[in-house]
Amino acid sequence: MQTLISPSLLAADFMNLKADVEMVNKSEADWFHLDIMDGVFVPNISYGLPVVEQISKIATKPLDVHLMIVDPDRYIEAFKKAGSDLLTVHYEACTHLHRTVQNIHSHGMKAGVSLNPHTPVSVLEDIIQDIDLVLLMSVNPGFGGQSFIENTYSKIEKLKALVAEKKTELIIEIDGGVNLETGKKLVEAGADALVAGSFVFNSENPTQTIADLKQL
Ligand SMILES: O=C(CO)[C@H](O)[C@H](O)COP(=O)(O)O
Ligand SMILES: [Co+2]
Repeated sequence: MQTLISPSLLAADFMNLKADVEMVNKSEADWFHLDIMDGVFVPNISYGLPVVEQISKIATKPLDVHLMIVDPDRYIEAFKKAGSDLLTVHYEACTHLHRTVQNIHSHGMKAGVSLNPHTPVSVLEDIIQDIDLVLLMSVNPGFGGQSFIENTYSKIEKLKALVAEKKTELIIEIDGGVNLETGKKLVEAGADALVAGSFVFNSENPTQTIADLKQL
């Protein structure tokens, strides 16, 4: 399977968001990665439901929504209505993660679970058969443009071993500090999907940068 590429609009030009959404539409990207931050779970506030809703009106690819918010159950229905296709919540933000995953599925969305860099993949042992995607954070969540944390490669290997042991299938997505160099090693380690924000939107030619990532 070719690597799935999910450009993060956190690094887009918010004064020209429509143009950046159209660029991603025309590119080889597979999804739109939308980072929702509440200023509580992470020390930053990004954008919210009205922006997601507007993006969904012109996006021609699935919306991969990454919720960095506490108690995400309160907003599952709202993100479905705003156009989310895949909703990822943080393990660290959910008291009743299994219920949250059921809630996401009952709203007709794919369910992802994200782990902070310090959270071991072993915490997924009893949820892994119920989810569609694991999002491994390769930076501490909250900001774009941070340096990649190297232990992510070994976490992918541990996650793949857990997936095999549980005889299940899911997408392994990596988020933070992805560029051609880290991306190549991530794919070699077993990543299925790569999120890239600043590497794409700060490049001279974002469409070509997405195509280069797609070749990995
Ligand atoms: O979830 C995120 C931050 O919390 C972003 O998706 C991630 O940081 C992407 O940005 P970059 O590619 O610039 O590291
Ligand atoms: Co993200």
